[in-house]
Amino acid sequence: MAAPRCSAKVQRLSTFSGMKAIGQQSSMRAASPITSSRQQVVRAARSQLAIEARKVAVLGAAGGIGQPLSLLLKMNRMISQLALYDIANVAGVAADLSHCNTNTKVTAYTGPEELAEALKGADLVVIPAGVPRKPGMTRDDLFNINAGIVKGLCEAIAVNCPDAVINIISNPVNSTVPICAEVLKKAGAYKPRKVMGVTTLDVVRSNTFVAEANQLDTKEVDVPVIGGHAGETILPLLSQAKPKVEFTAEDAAAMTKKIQNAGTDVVNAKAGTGSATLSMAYAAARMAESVLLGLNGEKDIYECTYTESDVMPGFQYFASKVLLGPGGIEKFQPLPELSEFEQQGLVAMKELLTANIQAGVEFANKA
Ligand SMILES: NC(=O)c1ccc[n+]([C@@H]2O[C@H](COP(=O)([O-])OP(=O)(O)OC[C@H]3O[C@@H](n4cnc5c(N)ncnc54)[C@H](O)[C@@H]3O)[C@@H](O)[C@H]2O)c1
Ligand SMILES: O=C(O)C[C@H](O)C(=O)O
Repeated sequence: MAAPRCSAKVQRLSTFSGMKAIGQQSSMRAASPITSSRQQVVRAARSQLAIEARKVAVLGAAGGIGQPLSLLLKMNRMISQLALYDIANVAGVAADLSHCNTNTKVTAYTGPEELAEALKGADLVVIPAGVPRKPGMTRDDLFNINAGIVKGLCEAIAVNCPDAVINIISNPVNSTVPICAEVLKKAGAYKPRKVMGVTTLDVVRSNTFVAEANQLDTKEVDVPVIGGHAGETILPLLSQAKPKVEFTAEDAAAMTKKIQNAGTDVVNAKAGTGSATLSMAYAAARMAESVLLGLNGEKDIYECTYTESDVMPGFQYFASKVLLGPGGIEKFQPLPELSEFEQQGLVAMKELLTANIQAGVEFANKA
């Protein structure tokens, strides 16, 4: 007879516990040079029975990112309600997802008239709504459509869940995060430490590439990414990788280019059908988990995020490593000492990042 699937030993945890049964150890991880304190924290948090009930809203839930992201969030035991909102096709996604036997309740909302209900009571709002790139386009080419979408959604957030943490995925992130912040400011609802950009690069991509290039036996590498999320505004700090990895100057330049172009490589490989969806969903689910752990009071939860910041004088919005906690961002880590190559990268990004920020601020504030 098959073993009952719900026995304590086979009880499934959420996405980033490595899909292991409670208490099981990964011998690979135990032997790895990095003992990920984050993994330990996550596992500890999961094993507690008293997990605070949290509502998470996904805006753009029926899209290429929205669907796999919603599936990953449905597997997160910290989420009691998952509110899926889209302008189309969301009822089917919610019906499908609701058949997965986890305790997270899935609800569906379609069209502007149902947006308020989707948002009310949300602790975290994740926004992947908007159009993706096609080959030959820059992220800035999406501004004309996506700026208006993000603005409208954030106006509704200001009214219906002004205390929620907001994770913005919609491109161009360098401008959509300032748009969100400025819209909330205008509405008198801005919580500076709760508006965060989320990107594939910051959370997963750079780690994977650096691990592969150095043939590490783990992908749990920590490579902080600072600056922004387009072209040369993306600056991976290879000098800060943990575990430490050595790059020649030539290899560091090549790896930096590879990381900066990674989104474009996916867009080209998808040949007109969209941009990264699965790795982005994974990155956003991990970020959501980190945010919720922080809200629930877990210690030592760090992520890189693009947000309003004074970490780097001269840039009002900037990506860097932050400590998450009950108030959203609890603390900004000061920038570490950069290599000469990285210092040049900071200078090189100035013009583009400044223009992207300005475009977002102006768009949000025009009548
Ligand atoms: N931050 C990152 O690292 C990163 C990574 C990948 C993609 N993206 C961006 O994420 C966005 C979404 O990508 P995708 O592949 O999921 O696109 P998609 O076209 O597959 O899905 C977008 C979804 O948004 C919905 N939508 C459009 N307008 C809306 C509105 N006003 N309210 C609610 N929903 C609305 C659409 O109906 C659709 O279901 C794009 O802008 C893309 O560039 C960002
Ligand atoms: O490249 C894109 O357009 C999507 C996203 O920003 C990414 O980095 O994958």
